[in-house]
Amino acid sequence: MISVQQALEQVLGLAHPVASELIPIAEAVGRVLAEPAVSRITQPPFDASAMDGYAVRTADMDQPLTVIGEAAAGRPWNGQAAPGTAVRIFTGAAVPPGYDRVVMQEHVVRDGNRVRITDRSSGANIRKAGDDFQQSDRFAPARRLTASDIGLLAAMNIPVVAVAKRPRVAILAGGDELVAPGTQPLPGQIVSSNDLAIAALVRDAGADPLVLPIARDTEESLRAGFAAASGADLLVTIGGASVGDHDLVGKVAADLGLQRAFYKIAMRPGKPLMAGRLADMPMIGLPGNPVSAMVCGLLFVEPLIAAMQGLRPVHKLAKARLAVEMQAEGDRQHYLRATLEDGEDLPLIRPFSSQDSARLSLMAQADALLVRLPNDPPRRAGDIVSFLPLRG
Ligand SMILES: Nc1nc2c(c(=O)[nH]1)N[C@H]1C(S)=C(S)[C@@H](COP(=O)(O)OP(=O)(O)OC[C@H]3O[C@@H](n4cnc5c(N)ncnc54)[C@H](O)[C@@H]3O)O[C@H]1N2
Ligand code: MOO
Ligand SMILES: [Mg+2]
Repeated sequence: MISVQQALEQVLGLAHPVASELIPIAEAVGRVLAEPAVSRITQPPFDASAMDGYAVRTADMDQPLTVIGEAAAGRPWNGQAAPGTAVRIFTGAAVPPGYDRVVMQEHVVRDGNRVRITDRSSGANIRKAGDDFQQSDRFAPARRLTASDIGLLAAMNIPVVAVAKRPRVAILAGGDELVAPGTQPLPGQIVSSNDLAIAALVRDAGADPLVLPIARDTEESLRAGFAAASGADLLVTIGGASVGDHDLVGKVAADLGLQRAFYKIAMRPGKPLMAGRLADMPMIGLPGNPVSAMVCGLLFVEPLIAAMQGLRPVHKLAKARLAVEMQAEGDRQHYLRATLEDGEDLPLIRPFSSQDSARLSLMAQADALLVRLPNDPPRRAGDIVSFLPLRG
């Protein structure tokens, strides 16, 4: 069995980049720039006041000053600076040439059109032209665009950006026991949850899910499902990945020409994960246990979607202190569902006492996946461990 890290590298190796498209920045949050954005303007475009107060000359600060004009945001003052004068100014206004400081209004006493400075302690309070960014500056974050990024693109006067297209991800869940949510299950049946959970994960990752009808546990039904996925950028199957007589995903994929990258990894949950390429289309076969499917979705499907959009994703781990003691690990890397609490220096992490890979309610309650390496020795409460956060 290969390691989680080797499996991630192989999965990322399946990615080929999707095409790009032009979209308005109002729709671009969560998308990945396909080419650097180039600022059309300099920001601030002029020396701007950072305070409401008076524009003055530093040389004049010891004497009473005569207020000779007013500058507000969007309403510049076009007069001339002169010794012994000040200009009433507001935050965001252009500082008239000749003045080199803005004194905030709390630091002056005003009497008619005269002001006297009572406190010289604050700085110049001027934002220099170009302090933030310059025309032609390039912006190319190697991640999905955030709300701040959208603000920056707007400030750069870039209304439309080239982004990677949303990958189209076909999702094929299979199982004779499965019925759609909203259906009354008959004896022996259960409601299918994995397909919708993985569709939500896919959408969250910046791709468009195509949820195919649930396949039956027959080769014929699975083949029809695989055929319906053709044209997608990625196929994710769920279930039927193990070794039982009715676990047929691997066989059908092989018959259809899957170039398999791997099957089975040293991971818990998620051992029967498979990945490969069907003609040009990457395929990931997730195990059917609902928690296994989610954990493998987070660890492999999400990064693959990021890679298809041109990113180089990694599993971003954080540190916490164990709230409880733990036994030695087996030979698979273990991702334990856990909650986080405030701690003194680091957060405290508390794994659930049940780690059954069928218990979706615990997966939904978990704040984090506590990561333990294969053959990790016993751990004591207070030991520092790694975790993968589950929520932003
Ligand atoms: N002899 C062995 N048996 C199993 C092994 C093994 O190594 N040797 N591995 C176990 C592990 S680990 C996992 S994980 C599962 C993987 O099973 P499959 O991928 O074959 O999945 P299924 O058998 O189809 O289903 C497993 C379980 O999950 C439920 N399920 C499936 N699909 C859905 C869905 N869309 N929504 C909700 N629940 C779903 C299904 O009803 C089963 O209960 O294999 C172990 N066995
Ligand atoms: O890997 Mo299975 O995913 O342990 O339940
Ligand atoms: Mg099975």
